[in-house]
Amino acid sequence: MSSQPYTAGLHQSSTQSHRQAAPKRPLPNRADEPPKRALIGQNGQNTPSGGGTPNSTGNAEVDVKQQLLNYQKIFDHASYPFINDVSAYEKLSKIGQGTFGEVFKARCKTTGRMVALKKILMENEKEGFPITALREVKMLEQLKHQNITDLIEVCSAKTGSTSTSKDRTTFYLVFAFCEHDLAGLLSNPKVRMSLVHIKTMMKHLITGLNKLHRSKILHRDMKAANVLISKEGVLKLADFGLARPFVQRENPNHPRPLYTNRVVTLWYRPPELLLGDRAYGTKIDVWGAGCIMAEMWTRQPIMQGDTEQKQLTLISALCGSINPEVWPNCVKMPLYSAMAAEPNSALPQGKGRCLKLKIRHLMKFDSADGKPQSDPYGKKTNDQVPSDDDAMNLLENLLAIDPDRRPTADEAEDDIWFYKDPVPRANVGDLMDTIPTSQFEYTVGKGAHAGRGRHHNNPQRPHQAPRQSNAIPAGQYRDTIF
Ligand SMILES: Nc1ncnc2c1ncn2[C@@H]1O[C@H](COP(=O)(O)OP(=O)(O)OP(=O)(O)O)[C@@H](O)[C@H]1O
Repeated sequence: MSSQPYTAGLHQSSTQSHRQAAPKRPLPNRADEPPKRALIGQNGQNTPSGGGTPNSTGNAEVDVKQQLLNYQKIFDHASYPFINDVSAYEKLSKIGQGTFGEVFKARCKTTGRMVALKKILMENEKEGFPITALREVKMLEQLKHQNITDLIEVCSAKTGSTSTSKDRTTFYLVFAFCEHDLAGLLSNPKVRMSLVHIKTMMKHLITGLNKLHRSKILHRDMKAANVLISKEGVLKLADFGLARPFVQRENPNHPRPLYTNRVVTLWYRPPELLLGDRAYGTKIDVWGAGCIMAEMWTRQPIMQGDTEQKQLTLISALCGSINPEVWPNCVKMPLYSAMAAEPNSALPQGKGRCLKLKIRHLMKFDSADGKPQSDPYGKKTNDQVPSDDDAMNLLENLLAIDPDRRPTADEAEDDIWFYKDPVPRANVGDLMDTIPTSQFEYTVGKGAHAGRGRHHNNPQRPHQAPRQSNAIPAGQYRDTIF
């Protein structure tokens, strides 16, 4: 692979500035307003106590708690005239159990439109609307794009009083319903994809990612399970629960802001995160896009490690040894030196890059006719490596060990592969027509996304209780995402 930064394709770098809207002025901290936490995100403050400035009386902690309780009362009894009641939708079935709460398939009672209702888990109810959900809403509002999940509105519902619980407001995010998710589609042997399907879906994926990055947002949980496909065959990036805005440094000499490093589902996690980088950027999502691209052929995640060390070993086995020769800045990674020095290092040396060859081995074949299930080239036999050099070049670049050598989403969107025959289509509607039922119905119970890289080292969802099976073992590194 080239030692130069990525330059392939018909790239015309976008220098357009896509600034985020200026943050709104924080609302004054008045007693007749909902808790500051519920309004948070407007000033970037997020203290564990939910905001509020300690006074000089020495009872600061008590004051803050009392203030929060007062706010909570207002919050609970407030009416929300500008948001619909969830009763506007008829719940049809439960289709998912996200980390943040349940997801239902529902129908709008007036328009008949199908939607996904994602219930916001009010874990720390006293602290108001969860900051993470609020952040997700704010980002999705900015991200109106055909390749990004469409947030229609936020709805509320009052949960009834019982002897044990008070009247509470529950919130739902209402999304346009998508019939399928890519992980479910790929795991269904009946779904046979041609090269143009793969190329079209990759084009959509990268276009959505480019929109995200131009909007100065990192996704941080790229994986096939977070890629939805509408029944019209349009792919949508979904699950912004771990996403966050990032700051582009104007001056390269300024220190890069540090983010939490426990993001991205393990199987899709790039080497820089595994080596402890906290000053990462958009290229972490580009690595995820590369893993997803390979999966289009292999029909299963390509590197299924169960620990961070194992994941690094698998990356080395597929993409070659991790060292300063292929990635000069790897020595700056917080964990590199210690890991490289270990006797049975997770960074084995002397491994060549054999991505192309291994992808061939990982390709699934139908026992009946010996053709790959995805049948991307129509006439392949088990002995043939993918003959599409352009596809393989893009894949090689997306999965470059050195993040600086990975293309940006903007560059990848303009890659030469997308201009060669068969060119991507507007959608993969014809593929969707071959699938009789919704993928969610097909996988319901098993969970369309169950078990795909989430068993261990689940990315951290701050301020939320991870599901039992995904819990981060006590004592492991934790920090907070801002
Ligand atoms: N627009 C949609 N259309 C159909 N189903 C959806 C939609 N959005 C979400 N879902 C379903 O709900 C599940 C959970 O949603 P989402 O991934 O956004 O929540 P999460 O709490 O972040 O979940 P996870 O823990 O799986 O990452 C998805 O895996 C999917 O099955």
